[in-house]
Amino acid sequence: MIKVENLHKGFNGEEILKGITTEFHQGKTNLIIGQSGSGKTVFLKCLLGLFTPEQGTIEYNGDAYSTLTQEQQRELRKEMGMVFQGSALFDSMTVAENVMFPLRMFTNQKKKVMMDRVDEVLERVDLQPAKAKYPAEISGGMQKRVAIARAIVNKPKYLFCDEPNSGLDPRSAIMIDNLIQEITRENDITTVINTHDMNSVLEIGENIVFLQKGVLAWQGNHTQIFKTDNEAVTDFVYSSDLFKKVRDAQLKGL
Ligand SMILES: Nc1ncnc2c1ncn2[C@@H]1O[C@H](COP(=O)(O)OP(=O)(O)OP(=O)(O)O)[C@@H](O)[C@H]1O
Repeated sequence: MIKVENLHKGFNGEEILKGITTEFHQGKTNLIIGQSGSGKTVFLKCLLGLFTPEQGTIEYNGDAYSTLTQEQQRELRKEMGMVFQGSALFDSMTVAENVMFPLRMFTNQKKKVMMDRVDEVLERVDLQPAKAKYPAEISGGMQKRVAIARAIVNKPKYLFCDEPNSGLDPRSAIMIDNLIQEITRENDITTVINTHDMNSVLEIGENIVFLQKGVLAWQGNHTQIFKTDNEAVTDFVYSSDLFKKVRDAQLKGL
């Protein structure tokens, strides 16, 4: 679980995150949504320890980041997996080499142990047959699955995903969502996903944090989001045709 208390972060005198207090649950897909520029990426980077907040605390399973020694912070970072927007694979490495990268960087395991673990996660994301291919030789959806395999190869307790669906067709996007949710549940990971995708909100929105201009304006799940009369949320979600259709169907009792 990640607990955030009164988080403030700004740049050059401009406050971007204005006192966010929230919790992200273990074994659940936690989503951060909001208009472009509302501070989602800045928030995610604070959670990753890439930005230092001016005020407030972030606790990871009870440990406040700011109270940890540098060594403990390094250890905590090893427990974090990240799926970057656009996958961010190394073009000159094969699928297997990409997935092995965090093990080579962060562990002293023997080659055979690392290869076995790579095989295990490639099996999990259904990519064994592509292990010797290069990123340019596989589809965008497969590249995302490589990125997920790489993010989980070191058995993280926390998984952060920045727009994991961007650039995918709707069918592949749903497959990626489902894969992230399954892996989150199987391994009891605290997963935080930054997304614009309303389909993801519907499918895997177990705990949704809605940011508006750096303020947490609403929090709930994918059922509650249809029932809220919070104007900021309704303005945002009903600009999506998908949400309008689901709401209309609900009103008609379909
Ligand atoms: N390193 C930085 N230095 C200065 N300002 C920054 C920095 N990073 C982000 N910002 C500012 O913080 C604000 C929020 O940006 P952020 O990228 O978090 O928005 P977002 O909600 O993720 O938007 P989008 O959905 O378009 O990705 C923007 O005004 C942005 O210019």
